[in-house]
Formats: sequence, structure tokens, C-alpha cells
Amino acid sequence: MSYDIQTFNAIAKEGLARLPEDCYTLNQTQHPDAILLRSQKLHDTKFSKSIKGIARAGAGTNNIPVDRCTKEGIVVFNTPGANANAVKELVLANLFLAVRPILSGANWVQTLSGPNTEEQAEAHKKQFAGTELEGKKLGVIGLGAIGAMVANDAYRLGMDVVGYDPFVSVDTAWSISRHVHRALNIEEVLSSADFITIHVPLTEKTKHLIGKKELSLLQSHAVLLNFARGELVDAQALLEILEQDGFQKYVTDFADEKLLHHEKILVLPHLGASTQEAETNCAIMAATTLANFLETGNIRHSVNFPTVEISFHSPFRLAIVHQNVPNMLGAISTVVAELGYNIDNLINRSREEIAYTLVDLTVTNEQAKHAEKKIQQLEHILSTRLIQNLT
Ligand SMILES: NC(=O)c1ccc[n+]([C@@H]2O[C@H](COP(=O)([O-])OP(=O)(O)OC[C@H]3O[C@@H](n4cnc5c(N)ncnc54)[C@H](O)[C@@H]3O)[C@@H](O)[C@H]2O)c1
Ligand SMILES: O=C(O)CC[C@@H](O)C(=O)O
Repeated sequence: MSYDIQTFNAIAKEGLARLPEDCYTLNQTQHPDAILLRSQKLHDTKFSKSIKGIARAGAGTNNIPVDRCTKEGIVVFNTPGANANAVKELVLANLFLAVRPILSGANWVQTLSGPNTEEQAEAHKKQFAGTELEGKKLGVIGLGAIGAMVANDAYRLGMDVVGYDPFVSVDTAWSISRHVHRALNIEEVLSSADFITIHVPLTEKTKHLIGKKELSLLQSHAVLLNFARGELVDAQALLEILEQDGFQKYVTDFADEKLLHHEKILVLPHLGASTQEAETNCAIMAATTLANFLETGNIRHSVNFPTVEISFHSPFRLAIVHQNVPNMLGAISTVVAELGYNIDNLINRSREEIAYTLVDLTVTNEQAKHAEKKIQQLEHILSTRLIQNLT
């Protein structure tokens, strides 16, 4: 069995190596089995019926029409935590840059010349004096993989850290230092912190999470950092409030023409995950997850489907995507029973409106195909896939 994967963006070679040539081709057909990508926007892409899964080598899936994928039975995956350390380090670097005029000092010293360069530097260095992070207050909005790491490391740097995340997962909550104070509302974070860093996903609900009202709460010396997504902050409101000296500085990882050439705004070209390590981790996790899904039907790290994992020992497995309505399991197993086949193993899981069932069978190829055809004819079935066990 061979699968064709359509790729977008630069996917690290260590990840592509998880898709060996004897089982996989890359970008060879108009009807690929799956898509592997980074930031490529897919909202205007019509998906071929052949596409079963889309894997995002990264955390944010706002470049993928996830709701449409769910309706079309396409499983969307991401790589939770795989680039969190890279983003954390860039956030910390920008906290340091915010308190110490390192770049302007380094640029200025290049303008000096002559034998008394050192004396000139010593005489004028006071214009580049800064302040320290220790003892200052950092507000972290979103305590997921990245936010939790930033909060913990900022605490280790001697900062007073307050975090806000009404949906924090139990796993992440365990990883957060007990010294990180938990805010009950976003206003508390915005109005009390010297530095605020945002680490929430961009969704319809979080677009402009930081709007005029929220920006008005910032202290005049506050620095706002956004390494999550540009649209989380209302850029127009931000420009107006910066103009009124409402706060001191905005650091963003997302290029927006409106924000360029502004003395109080530092714009980076989406560098958060741009380290060798993060690119490798994300590509490996995305490719491995996708290969596991294609070869076994098992699902993990999906943002729209339930986690479904059972070991695969039978010669054939039917992977069935269906609407989450009553009695689907009964209907599927009745089809198999009426054909006179035994089910070796079966698992069914649901997530909101979608459900996914794996049925393992010890039958011939023809019999397995027949069962698949019969199941396809049932009401509420979105897609079926017959997987042969090649191990
Ligand atoms: N700059 C980059 O290159 C880069 C790299 C990685 C991730 N990101 C962005 O950062 C985001 C976060 O990444 P992550 O790996 O930490 O994801 P994550 O899923 O581990 O964490 C996100 C956290 O945000 C919380 N959250 C959701 N809505 C919230 C709200 N309204 N208020 C407060 N908290 C809320 C969630 O409960 C979760 O704990 C990603 O979705 C992505 O958009 C950017
Ligand atoms: O692929 C990248 O460079 C950025 C990925 C990042 O935005 C993410 O959401 O993980």
C-alpha cells in the first residue's frame, strides 16, 4: 500500500524521513491521501475526497478550516508542545530586550571610530542604561504548553508571575510552579502587570481578545508581547492607545503593515518556532502521527477528532467516520454479523458531532471490501477506509 502526501512549506527532513519511500510519495498526484504543512492557509482550498488527514507541523491550526474538515470527515492533527521551548526562549529574549536597550547600544557603538573608541563608549554608555526583570510583574494570558514554560522560567528569573487561563488542562496545571499566582479574570492581569505575554490559540472566540477596553487597562509603562497570533490583538485600537501613551511598547511576531515603522512597536517575521530543534520536533511529530493514522487508523493529537488507539493485529481494519448519533455501533456490528464475520476488536469514540469507529476483522480481502461497501450504505456515514495490516 502506498500513500501520497501533499506538502506545503519547508518541512524538516527528519520529519519527511518518517515517510519512507517504499510506503510514501510526496506531491505525486492530484488526489493525495493527506496534507502535511506549516503556516500555509487552506481556507480557500477545496479538498479532494481522497484526503483523510491534515497534519500541522506546529501548534496553531487557524490556517486550516477545521470545522469544514470535520464535516468532510477529515482528521486534523497538530503537534502539541513540540515548538514550545523555541517560543518560550524568544519571549524571554524579548523581555530582556524590553528592559535593556541592547540593540540601540550595539548599533551606536558601531558609529564610533578612532583610538579613543573605548573612552567614547564609556563616556556615553549611560544613555543605554536599562532596568531589570527581577521583581517586575509578568502577566501570562493562556497557560498551555508555551504559557506554562514562560511563567515558570520568568518566576526563576525572579519575576512576580500572574497567569490567566480559564480552560487550563489538568496536565499543564500540574506543570506550573505553585509560585505562579492564578488570576480569576483577564482584567486583573492587564491592569497589574508590567509585562503581559499572550499565549492563546486564535479562534472565532479569541479574535480581538485584547481590544480597546483591555488595552485601556494597561499601565503606561507596560509592555505587551504577542507571540501567539496577530489577530488576537485589535491593531487599530492598539495604534490609537499607543498614540495616547496608554502603554509603552508592543512586541509582535506577526507582520502587519499597519504596525510597521512605529517607534513603540517591534515586529518580528513569525520567528517563534524558527529554531532547528523546533522545526525538527514538529516535523517528526506531525509525520509520525500522520503515518500512524494512515497505516493503522489510530488517532492522536487531533484537534477535531477523538483520540482513538488500539493495537492492530487482525489482517484488516475498517476505519469509519460517522455522525455522532445513537445506534451507529449497533448498525455497524449488525452489518458485519449479517455477513457472518466475527469482529476481532472494536472501538468507538466521539467528539462533539463526530464519531469514529475501528472494526478489526479476520477475513479475506474480498470479504473486507464487501463489509466496507455495506457499511458505506448506512445512514450517517461520512467516510470509510479499509486498512490492510502490512506488519
Ligand atoms: N510565534 C510562533 O511561531 C508560534 C509558535 C507556536 C505557537 N504559536 C501560537 O501560540 C498558541 C499557543 O500555543 P501553545 O502551544 O501554548 O498551545 P496550547 O494549546 O498548549 O495552549 C493554549 C492555552 O490557551 C488557553 N486559552 C484558550 N482560550 C483562552 C482564553 N480566552 N483566555 C485565556 N487562555 C485561553 C487554553 O486553555 C490553553 O491552555 C498557538 O495556538 C499558536 O497560535 C505561535
Ligand atoms: O511553522 C512555523 O514557523 C510557525 C508555527 C507556529 O505558528 C505554530 O502555531 O506552531
